[in-house]
Amino acid sequence: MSENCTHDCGSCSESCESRKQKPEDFLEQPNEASTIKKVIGIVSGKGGVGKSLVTSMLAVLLRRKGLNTAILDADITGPSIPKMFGLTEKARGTENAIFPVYTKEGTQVMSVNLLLPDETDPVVWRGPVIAGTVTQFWKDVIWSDVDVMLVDMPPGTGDVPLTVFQSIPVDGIIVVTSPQELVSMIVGKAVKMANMMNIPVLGLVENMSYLECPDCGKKIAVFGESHLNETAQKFGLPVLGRVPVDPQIARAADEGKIEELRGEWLDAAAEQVEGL
Ligand SMILES: Nc1ncnc2c1ncn2[C@@H]1O[C@H](COP(=O)(O)OP(=O)(O)OP(=O)(O)O)[C@@H](O)[C@H]1O
Repeated sequence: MSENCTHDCGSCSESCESRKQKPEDFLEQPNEASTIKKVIGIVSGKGGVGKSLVTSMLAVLLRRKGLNTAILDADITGPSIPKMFGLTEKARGTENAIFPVYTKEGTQVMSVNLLLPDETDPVVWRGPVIAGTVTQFWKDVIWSDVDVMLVDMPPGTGDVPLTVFQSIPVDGIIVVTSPQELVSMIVGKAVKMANMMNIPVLGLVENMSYLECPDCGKKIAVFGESHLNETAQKFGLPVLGRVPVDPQIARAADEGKIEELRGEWLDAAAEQVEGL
């Protein structure tokens, strides 16, 4: 340890014993009034692949299985979970705690959009403030009797998702991709990040996988042929679902009626999470 150690490793480059911390050393405790049995992170290589949609649809399926579900919307700069569930009321709180908002079917949700006076207000915060907000959602929100919490992670594998992974004890992650992506590279990055944190990758979900012709049922690869199977094989991971491009899905998400949507696309993902 340096003679002038201030115990702030962020401002020091010494390679000393106290720097050699394990990922679990950074974990934050949830609120003492919370009970959370399992935490699953939903990640993507970049924004715009429909990670929030997959998170919402998976929560709905798990809820239908009778589990107490929650969504922590950690995508602070692009929070779309409240809109998909049609949540308009603001989260309430006391001096010491914040309460999640319940969806119609009983999933608990916390998102920055449930706290902002106007949901169109942009969040122009720097990385550490964003990461701090996510940690607060974990520490200051009272989550009641949750069987499975899904964390809609900030996109990418940068500073913010890394801090979130370090602060919240994630039991497994699901990687969402789309056929336009350089899927192998993106999955590779997510797998490496998960390995660094000792978190298992449960599998892959492809969104906007195909379009089904309403007349003949033929599946059209609108965004090109998928490389999901090769990638899954390369990393030894299961494919947990393929979600088509479907106007019904877009309508349900955009009108806040995601809980009314029926489909079997993510059943394998729900089973995997339930069995964890
Ligand atoms: N498979 C799909 N079929 C139809 N519309 C879709 C599909 N996936 C996403 N969309 C549309 O895209 C919108 C945005 O989805 P979502 O919020 O999940 O993605 P995003 O925020 O762009 O990406 P991410 O959450 O990965 O950063 C949805 O409200 C919906 O209208």
